[in-house]
Amino acid sequence: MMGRPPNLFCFQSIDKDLAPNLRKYVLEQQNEALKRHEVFRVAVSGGSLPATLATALLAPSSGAEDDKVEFPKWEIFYADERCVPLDHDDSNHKLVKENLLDKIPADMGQPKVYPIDEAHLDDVQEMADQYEKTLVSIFAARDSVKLPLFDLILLGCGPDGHTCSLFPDHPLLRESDAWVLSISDSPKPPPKRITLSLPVVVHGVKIAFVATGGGKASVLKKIFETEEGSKLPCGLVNAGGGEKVSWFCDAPALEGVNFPRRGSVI
Ligand SMILES: O=C(O)[C@H](O)[C@@H](O)[C@H](O)[C@H](O)COP(=O)(O)O
Repeated sequence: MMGRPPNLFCFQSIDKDLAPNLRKYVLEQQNEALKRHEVFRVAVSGGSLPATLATALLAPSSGAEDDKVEFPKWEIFYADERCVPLDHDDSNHKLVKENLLDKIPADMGQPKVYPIDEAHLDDVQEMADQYEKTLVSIFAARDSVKLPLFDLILLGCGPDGHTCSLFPDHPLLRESDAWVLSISDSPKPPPKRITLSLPVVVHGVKIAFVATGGGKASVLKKIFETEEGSKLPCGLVNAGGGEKVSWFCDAPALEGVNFPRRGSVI
């Protein structure tokens, strides 16, 4: 692994300590981003992440200045999305909407959200191109940038070591030019999806994984302890992102994993 290794956090329970630590971490990134450019640009995945994120962000504030979720200054993008209508049960946007957006109290205001354009549902490559155009119009508005710089990218880890819709051994892992890629043969259903490319993910200012439950233990052992695991998509993010990467895991997910843990964020 090049540079400093990723930060691995192990918590006993999602509600009692993982979510409060995730909140602290996300708000640190929010506050830094707002100092830099008055907006907080976050990319989120699907799976179990939106529910854990909602537990973290919808908890009552301590009242401290640095513990305020400034939703109106957030811009939310999708790290990956399934090519289905936005109200379909497979949609990551629907998941984020139901778990988080719909539950934000009115007085906190809403983030600006960038879902996929349903007009391109029958052409997955066009869907990816259009999502990339949206990113170009936002991130390259003033300067021409080679890659979009998300302030934070929030990811999950599949039991096979996939992240976003970047799957092990898939040719998309070698894609180095496009920001947004299309996939029509995703091993995890549904098959048609779009995803940020690996270079965009590792370019993020900060990158965080949330991986919980005993079903993750064997892949996490592989990712953190073996050469083979370092080539899985999650391992490639660790290698490319180094110390910018943090893993928020619970004890069952890290059962038997020998890798130095960091103390809590709080
Ligand atoms: O849309 C998707 O399928 C996801 O973005 C995917 O990359 C997910 O994050 C992982 O499969 C982990 O999912 P769990 O958190 O549910 O294990």
